[in-house]
Amino acid sequence: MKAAFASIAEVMKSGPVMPVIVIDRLDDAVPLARALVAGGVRVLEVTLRTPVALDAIAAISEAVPDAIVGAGTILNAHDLKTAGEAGARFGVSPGATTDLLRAARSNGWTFLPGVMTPSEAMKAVAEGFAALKFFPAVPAGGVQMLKAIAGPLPQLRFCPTGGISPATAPDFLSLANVDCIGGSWLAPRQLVEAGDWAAITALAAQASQLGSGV
Ligand SMILES: O=C[C@H](O)COP(=O)(O)O
Ligand SMILES: CC(=O)C(=O)O
Repeated sequence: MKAAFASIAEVMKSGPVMPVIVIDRLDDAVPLARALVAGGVRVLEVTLRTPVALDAIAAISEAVPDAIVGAGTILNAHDLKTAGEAGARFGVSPGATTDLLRAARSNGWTFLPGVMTPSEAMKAVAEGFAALKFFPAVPAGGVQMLKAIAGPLPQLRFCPTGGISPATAPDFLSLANVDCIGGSWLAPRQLVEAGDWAAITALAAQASQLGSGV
């Protein structure tokens, strides 16, 4: 197992957009990762939603040393274990159970748990997690919800994900409690299927400039 990435704060500050990646064909994993890294996006969330996801994480870890590859769609302690064995350096979940939070903590994971409500956020804080994914961000209230949460819970840091586009990304990135956002638009299935790595590099390059005022 590779060492976990230093901290979730460091993962979240590595770039404005964390791509949420679904890999259907193992052969796409390495060229896709290289295309994203070439565009300046180093932190990659490979979701455990397809049969090849773990092998994809292993292949990227091995062949693309500049990528910081993590596993998304972690649902339980078993997912954490297999993702770690594949080489994932951090984990992301769409929601959180107490068992999952405790497993992540007791195994020293660099982990970004998903929450959608203040109560879920308070439970995550009680288990030692103050950096959280806000998922699904737009259906759950988007920018207005994040602003409202900042009142009573100003210590929380968020990576909103779900329903964000390049057009709405700056609104999220300008919030004081947001360190990065997540999105699948950097690795659209259609471009991956077509092997259009240049187009993916261009999307990554645009995304890596978001929030910089360029
Ligand atoms: O499952 C969805 C991912 O979290 C990303 O959402 P998105 O496709 O709206 O960017
Ligand atoms: C929602 C998300 O990013 C995940 O599946 O972990």
